[in-house]
Amino acid sequence: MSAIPTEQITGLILAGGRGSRMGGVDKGLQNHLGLPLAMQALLRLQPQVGALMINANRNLAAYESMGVPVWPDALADYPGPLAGFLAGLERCETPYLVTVPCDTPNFPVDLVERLAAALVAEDAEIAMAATREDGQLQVQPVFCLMATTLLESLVAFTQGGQRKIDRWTGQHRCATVVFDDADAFFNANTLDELQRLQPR
Ligand SMILES: Nc1nc2c(ncn2[C@@H]2O[C@H](COP(=O)(O)OP(=O)(O)OP(=O)(O)O)[C@@H](O)[C@H]2O)c(=O)[nH]1
Ligand SMILES: [Mg+2]
Repeated sequence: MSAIPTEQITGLILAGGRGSRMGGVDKGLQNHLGLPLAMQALLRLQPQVGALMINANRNLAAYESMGVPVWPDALADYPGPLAGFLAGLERCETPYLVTVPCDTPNFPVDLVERLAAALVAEDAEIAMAATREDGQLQVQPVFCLMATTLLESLVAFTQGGQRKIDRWTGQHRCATVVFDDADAFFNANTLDELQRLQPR
């Protein structure tokens, strides 16, 4: 049994970025193995959670066709992934929200289970993924499980004009889960990186 029942966790696909390193395209709609990246992320997250949502800021109809609720940022001007966290927390109807970005199609299939175990074991409010690169711990802050009660805190933080994820998570009890397979977190920020994800 998982530490937190699956039905208490809502999964949020973060697809609200500018995609500037990919030439400004809507990254979540880029094709990967025959499906849009955001759809690949939805399918991978679906067995790990009880409900799903997408955060996107462009081409909302295309995202809506994926069959789950779509919420744009309430904050203007693409202030970064925390705006997506905020949109998700505002709409989340379960005690926990977990986020994954749309550009990392091979993320672990036990992501949520392991984040939930750490959150409970460490009595934390947030559990975040990390990898090790050249012996250095590399946090993967957009892979984040959080208690929905943090909404008020994030509203206050973003209203103060703050944007940095680690500045916000640093205000809370935060567990870090190290995943050995760093390749699973390879994300396509450029067209070249998206190409590298395709099988040869
Ligand atoms: N809601 C929302 N999500 C964002 C924003 N900026 C980035 N993200 C998301 O955060 C995740 C990680 O961001 P990046 O990989 O830097 O993606 P990006 O912003 O689309 O791409 P770049 O413009 O090239 O940095 C992705 O899932 C993005 O969709 C934003 O302003 N609002
Ligand atoms: Mg990225």
